[in-house]
Amino acid sequence: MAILVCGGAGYIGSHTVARLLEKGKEVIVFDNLQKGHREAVPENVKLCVGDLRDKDALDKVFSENKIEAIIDFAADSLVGESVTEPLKYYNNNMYGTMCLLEKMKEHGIKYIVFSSTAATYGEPESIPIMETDRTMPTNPYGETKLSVEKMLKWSDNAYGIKYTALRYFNAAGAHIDGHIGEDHSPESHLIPIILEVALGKREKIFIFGNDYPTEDGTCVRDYIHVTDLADAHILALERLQNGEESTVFNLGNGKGFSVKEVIEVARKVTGRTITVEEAERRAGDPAVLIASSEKAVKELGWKPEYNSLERIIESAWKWHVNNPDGFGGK
Ligand SMILES: NC(=O)c1ccc[n+]([C@@H]2O[C@H](COP(=O)([O-])OP(=O)(O)OC[C@H]3O[C@@H](n4cnc5c(N)ncnc54)[C@H](O)[C@@H]3O)[C@@H](O)[C@H]2O)c1
Ligand SMILES: O=c1ccn([C@@H]2O[C@H](COP(=O)(O)OP(=O)(O)O[C@H]3O[C@H](CO)[C@H](O)[C@H](O)[C@H]3O)[C@@H](O)[C@H]2O)c(=O)[nH]1
Repeated sequence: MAILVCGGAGYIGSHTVARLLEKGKEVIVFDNLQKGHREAVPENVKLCVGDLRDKDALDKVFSENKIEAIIDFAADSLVGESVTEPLKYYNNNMYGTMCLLEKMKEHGIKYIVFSSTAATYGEPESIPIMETDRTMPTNPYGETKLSVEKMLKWSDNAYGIKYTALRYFNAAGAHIDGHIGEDHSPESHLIPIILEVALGKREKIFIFGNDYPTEDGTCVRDYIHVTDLADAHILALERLQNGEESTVFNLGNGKGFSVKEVIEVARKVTGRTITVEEAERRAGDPAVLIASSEKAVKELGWKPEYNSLERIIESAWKWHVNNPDGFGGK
């Protein structure tokens, strides 16, 4: 029996595939390669190139393979783009997951671990953010992820499909051996952009906003290592397969770092000059997002291993130095 990893050629998906293989699990990847990389999928893993919205493609995967469970990373996930192209997000994130659930139901697949996001909360009511806090997304990306969480809830109610929605905060870092890492085009995330400046691939990093109500005026985020995220997926799946109920978990480190602090740590780790320019705020950025992951620690037995920002940036730096062109467009 295999675990089907949808979006397994992408950033967090490929790190989860690596972790599943390290634990001896059988894995199949389903990805349309719109953002993912063939090269990020190990040669000994079957890659089915297909789109979640293509029900025939899903039928084929489910009838040709014995699938015990799904881990679903496949989505569009650029907050800014979701504001200018909301229907693209409704189409891929909601309709795509709807097709997947429909086919899970038809093929009798009972378990799904789903990538949700801190963006489901919107502006937080209080810090750290708990799973029981208000969810009021401020962009279509967060809205579609929250809608999928509701779709999952009702699908469990009607069809007995058990789910765990994992609300990640800021995924960062790379596999500790440096063979896979983050390669998004265009890149929008803070740490890889800073490291591209350190590598000389970009002239400078723009700091979006210096007048937030934080200690140094820049936004504070909770950075969590991608391998720690990967481990949480495996624990979440095991928990469901042990008969526990569907639920939602936050995944973060519980510590916040400002944009300026992240740049400082990157300067220390890389030993390179990192030129900055202070710029306007980016629309829709909350000042502070920090997770309470107490529930995941308690109920999943999750223990983030790479919980210092230095280690997270060191791992990302190793990947960037070894692979300055990422997967080289593959
Ligand atoms: N990166 C973060 O900090 C972060 C934070 C919170 C939540 N998330 C969520 O985690 C998931 C993974 O994020 P990521 O950074 O690895 O993104 P990514 O873009 O690197 O990976 C997504 C993968 O899904 C594939 N895909 C997209 N739509 C598809 C479709 N319709 N059919 C088949 N494959 C499809 C892409 O080709 C890609 O390989 C996403 O759902 C994202 O919303 C990410
Ligand atoms: O060039 C840059 C890029 C980012 N930032 C700042 O750095 C912080 C982190 O930005 P990222 O784009 O790296 O991450 P976000 O916090 O915006 O987004 C993350 O969290 C979101 C939830 O809030 C979504 O889940 C999204 O997928 C995930 O990447 C933000 O304050 C942003 O304004 C800059 O100053 N300059």
